[in-house]
Amino acid sequence: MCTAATYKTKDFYMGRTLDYEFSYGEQITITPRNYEFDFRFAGKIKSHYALIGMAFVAGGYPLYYDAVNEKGLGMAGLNFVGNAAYEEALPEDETEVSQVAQFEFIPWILTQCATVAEAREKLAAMRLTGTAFSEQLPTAQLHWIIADKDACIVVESMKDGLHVYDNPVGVLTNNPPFLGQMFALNNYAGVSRKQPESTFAGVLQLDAYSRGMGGMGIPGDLSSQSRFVKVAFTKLNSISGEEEGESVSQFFHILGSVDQQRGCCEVTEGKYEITIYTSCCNTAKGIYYYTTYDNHQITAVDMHAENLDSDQLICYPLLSKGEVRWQNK
Ligand SMILES: C[C@H](CCC(=O)NCCS(=O)(=O)O)[C@H]1CC[C@H]2[C@@H]3[C@H](O)C[C@@H]4C[C@H](O)CC[C@]4(C)[C@H]3C[C@H](O)[C@]12C
Repeated sequence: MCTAATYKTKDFYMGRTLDYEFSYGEQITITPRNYEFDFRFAGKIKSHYALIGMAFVAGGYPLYYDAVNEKGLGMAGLNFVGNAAYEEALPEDETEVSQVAQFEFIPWILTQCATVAEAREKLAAMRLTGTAFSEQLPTAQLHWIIADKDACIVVESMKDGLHVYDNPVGVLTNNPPFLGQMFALNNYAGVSRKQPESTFAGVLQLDAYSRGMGGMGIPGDLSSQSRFVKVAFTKLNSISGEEEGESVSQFFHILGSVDQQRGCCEVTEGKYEITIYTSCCNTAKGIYYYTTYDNHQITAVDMHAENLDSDQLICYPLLSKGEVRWQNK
């Protein structure tokens, strides 16, 4: 399971949890402006916006899971198993729109678009194909969240075509399809950050015996629908200071509300899904913050500390070993 969220204070933040039972060996990866993208069908792009995000680099190619570009547009891919369906690639002379393989989708949008509005234009003239990166890395079944400081959308490629939805909540998990995730919020219309009134029945005066009872009914299990509701409630009620440290700290608390602990979700005999990493990107400053399952210290990589005019990928392996800061020895 995975969860993505956006958050706005003085700057705009976007991030995700990557929940899975194994890691591909992903790294924080910066793609500078002159790294040449050779798209399977859409030709080459030699000069483009720079990106920072999490990617598995295979044969020198950045297979991004989530990223933001230097203009402040961000995007993340989350599992959409059983619902994702892509187009068959057509011969070039049989289509007038750009064909983009699903593994190229993040770089296709983020190298060329500065805003969600521009991304929408690209989406209107695009076919998303199920072309696999390689035999060893077959097609991933995903849907995507795309956001900038002013707008957020979800893109779902399904049997009945490519859907683009406004996302007023700025949260995405896995299944069901996004409209189903949104609809489920109706079931929680009565929850609140405030203590509940006793409205059960006029004859009873019920006692709000604990703090936090306004949120009673919000699910706490790890299913994707439940995580959607939990993170939507947490994010939309979040209050923090505007400064960088306060904003980043609050963001990790928002996604921490759906953190997956080893042992609670068995996917096959003896294999457990865990939150492998949690990310938070300041989209204005191009800083990628992350924690890992065993390293709760927030680590950061700043794209602007690199030579963004280079043509070579820049990778930082995840610092995944946690350290205890002793105070008395
Ligand atoms: C498994 C990851 C999603 C995690 C997730 O959503 N888990 C939820 C599980 S469930 O639904 O609730 O069951 C996805 C997110 C991004 C994916 C990767 C990226 O799309 C980049 C490439 C794409 C290639 O086609 C396959 C390898 C790959 C390297 C993908 C492997 C895997 O599918 C990743 C890592």
